[in-house]
Amino acid sequence: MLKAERMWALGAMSGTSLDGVDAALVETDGESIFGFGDSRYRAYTKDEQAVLSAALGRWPGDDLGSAEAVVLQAHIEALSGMSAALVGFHGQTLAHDPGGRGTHQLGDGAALADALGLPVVWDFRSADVRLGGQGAPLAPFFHHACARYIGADAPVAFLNLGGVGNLTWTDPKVRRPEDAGALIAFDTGPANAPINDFMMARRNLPYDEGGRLARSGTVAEGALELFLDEAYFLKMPPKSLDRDAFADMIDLVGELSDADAAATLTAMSAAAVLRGMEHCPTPPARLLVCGGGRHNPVMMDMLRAALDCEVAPVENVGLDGDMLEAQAFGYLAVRVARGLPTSCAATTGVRANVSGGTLSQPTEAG
Ligand SMILES: Nc1ncnc2c1ncn2[C@@H]1O[C@H](COP(=O)(O)OP(=O)(O)OP(=O)(O)O)[C@@H](O)[C@H]1O
Ligand SMILES: CC(=O)N[C@H]1[C@@H]2OC[C@@H](O2)[C@@H](O)[C@@H]1O[C@H](C)C(=O)O
Repeated sequence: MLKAERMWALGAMSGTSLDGVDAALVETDGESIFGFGDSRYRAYTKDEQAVLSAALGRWPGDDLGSAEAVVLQAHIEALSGMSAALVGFHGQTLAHDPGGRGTHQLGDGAALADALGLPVVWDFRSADVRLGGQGAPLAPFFHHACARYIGADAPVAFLNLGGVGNLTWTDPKVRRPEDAGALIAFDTGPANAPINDFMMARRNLPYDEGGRLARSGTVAEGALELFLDEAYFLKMPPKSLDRDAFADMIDLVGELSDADAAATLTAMSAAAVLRGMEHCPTPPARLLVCGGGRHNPVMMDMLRAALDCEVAPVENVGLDGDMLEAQAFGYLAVRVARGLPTSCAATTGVRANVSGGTLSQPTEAG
């Protein structure tokens, strides 16, 4: 087990939107954050995206085509030459069904350790699911450290607007993330994934750049209400989602014009967050937003219009909203190497605190 000393850890995240690999350095002892270093982004090519997309929904043992090789090669290219003591490798989520078949993050950490000549922590989510947890979200322990790093002295909330949205409420005055009252976290609902899928289907575009199409449309209130009737929004946290859990919400906007449909899907994602905010134990001073959705001014405006607290991109407090998840897995890797928990009942519903992840050392032959 690693001693409590500060080191540079390199985290790598390949998110649900399948756009590429984010890699970022964080200096940490697994408890405090001391600073952030270089970051890189390695985009997937169109062909690679097609391979990964075809593998979505598949489980270990299924035919994955060349998806595993694509994930490994992209990570080798993203991480090579970045200097670190330890790597945190999330992999690519292909399927997530914590109450059923489990959770599947594609990527061979042992092969990555050999290729990089560095120790790699990987398979962060399975142990949590085996102990009855959701296996997600896992960034909350890092969000708690971020709240302390930015010097917050009152509860704050972090919102990640990726393919799926996830919300963390955290009280930085509670010293350890696993202690009572430190955290509440869960997936809010769909965020960008349905908007992207819709844009691809109707306009052959990957996303609604700047929310421009949504801005020109009108929200269909009836469709929005039907969406909010989904049982997921009544469930108490912890709770988590598969990327495609809400894939058929596109049917709710099927009869609308492109602009009205984009406006309505954007409003649905924002409304899911607003429902989620009702679970905060106390109103947070600020909602700090990371992930690609913070670049969508229509979604941000919808949140600002409905919330009493300040809604700001994490850049306003000196963090990097494109790299927060990659940094999170670097931070979590150090916790795993030190045997510290990475999730608890308040973040995933797990029965006992879990240090989730496998540590692979590079072999000499690698
Ligand atoms: N300028 C922009 N305007 C509108 N939307 C944007 C913009 N930039 C990014 N996005 C949205 O953000 C998405 C990417 O977000 P992000 O990289 O946070 O997702 P991810 O990390 O793959 O997802 P997850 O956190 O669910 O794993 C894009 O697919 C797009 O929908
Ligand atoms: C199973 C899985 O990969 N979930 C992702 C996904 O993307 C956002 C949301 O759904 C969150 O639950 C999680 O990622 C972040 C990094 C997390 O674990 O905190």
